[in-house]
This record gives sequence, C-alpha cells and structure tokens, in this order.
Amino acid sequence: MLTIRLYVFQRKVITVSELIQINNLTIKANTQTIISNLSFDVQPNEILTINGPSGSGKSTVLKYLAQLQSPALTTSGDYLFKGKNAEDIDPIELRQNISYCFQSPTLFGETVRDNLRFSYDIRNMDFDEELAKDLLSHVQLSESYLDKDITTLSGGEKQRVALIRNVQFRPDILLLDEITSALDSDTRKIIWEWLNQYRKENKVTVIIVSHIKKEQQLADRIITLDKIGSDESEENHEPA
Ligand SMILES: Nc1ncnc2c1ncn2[C@@H]1O[C@H](COP(=O)(O)OP(=O)(O)OP(=O)(O)O)[C@@H](O)[C@H]1O
Repeated sequence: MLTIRLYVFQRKVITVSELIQINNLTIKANTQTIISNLSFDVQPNEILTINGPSGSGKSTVLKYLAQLQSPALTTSGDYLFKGKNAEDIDPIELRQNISYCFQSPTLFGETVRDNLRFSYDIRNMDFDEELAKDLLSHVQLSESYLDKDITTLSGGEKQRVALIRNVQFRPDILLLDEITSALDSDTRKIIWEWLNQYRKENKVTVIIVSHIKKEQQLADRIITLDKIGSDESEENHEPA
C-alpha cells in the first residue's frame, strides 16, 4: 500500500507596518555634520512634515529618502523601506516608489508633453493623454500646456508640471520639497485641496518640507530638525 505523507510547511508571514524606518542616520559633508543620529519612521498614508531652521538638513533628509543625495556626502545608519534595506533595492525601483519633487525642478525635452510622456516611455507604455490633461487641470493649467515649450514656463508653472510628472504613476511616497514656493496663495490652496484628495484616494504617503505654516499644519506628525552648531539668534524666515 502506498502511503502519501503530506508535509505542510507553515509560511512565516512578516508584516511590516512602517513604510520607512530610519535608525541613527548621520550625514556628513567632509568634516561638517549635517544630520546627526536621526531616527524616525514613516507610516502608510500619513502626512509627515519635516520642519527646522534654514540649513538644518530638511532637503538633505528628503533626498536621502529618495537616495538622491550628492555623492559628496557620506552617510551612516540604517534605512529600511518596507522592511528591506534600501541599499539592496534597485535605485530606479526605489525612485518609482519614493518620488522626490524639487523646489526648482529640472524639466527635460522640449515640451510639457515630453516631460509627462517620459515615464510612459521607460515603462514601454502608451502615453495617457487624457490623464495628463486631467492632471494639468488639477494644477490649474489648461490642456494647451501639453505642447508648451518648457523654456517659456514660469517658475510656478514648472513646479506644477514637475508635480504632476511625479504623481502620474502613483508612488507610495511623495516627497514634496517647497513645491509651492513660486505660487500665489489662491493657486497654492487649490493645489493642496487636490493633493489632499489625491493622496487619500490613492493611499499615497506624503512628506512635506515647507516654510509655509498652512502647509506644515496639514501634517499628522511633525519631525523637527535642529541646526547642528547653529547660532541660536539666527532668524527663521516664515511667510505668513
Ligand atoms: N552636497 C553637499 N555638499 C556640502 N554641503 C552640503 C551638501 N548638501 C547639503 N549641504 C549642506 O547641508 C546643510 C543642510 O542643507 P539643506 O539644504 O538640507 O538644508 P534645509 O534645512 O533644507 O535648508 P533650507 O530651509 O534653507 O532649504 C547646509 O549647510 C548645506 O550647505
């Protein structure tokens, strides 16, 4: 008689509640310490704000999270993304999941369309023109902007094109570094209302660096950086 033995291996299920865990992060430029022993986590779907005086390292931390820091900087500490060591993740994959929006973005190609289409091209996908027009309307730009020459765009228009370039493939985490600094307060308000809606609907975690109080107040949690070796009397410029 044939006996069949069934071996059932129980799979160990590892649940990672934090999207990001940073432990004892230190960032240095030669002898200058920019960030010293910083530890924090990022939870799914939250809005986190990184505050601190000018030069305290806010942008440096955001760039580090997207692994876009300058090669001139040395870093130490642990960086886990979804429980995996960030250094072991393909940098392109990491940046598709963690998307960094610059205050002064670099646009490429000739037109706005070139900038939006690029992400489709690298994925071998057809450009979704309807989605692009919809996103343009959410950032208060008409669909005619698709064929605008990028050299004719204002700073605020460039910021908005870069923003929708970053959101169109729904990253897990959106890092927003002073992204409305060149916008008037009405446009800024409209864009934030949309962004807030967008992030809730798409379950996108947002990390904000901003000098604008109203944007800082959107946060569920705030991380405040101290300026290392800063002069206590230094002025912190904050527009109302
Ligand atoms: N590649 C680099 N090489 C040398 N120093 C750097 C480099 N990148 C950043 N720093 C230094 O690190 C410090 C923090 O810069 P960072 O731009 O992160 O500050 P911040 O808090 O974002 O400032 P701000 O609010 O003015 O934008 C600054 O003193 C800056 O000169």
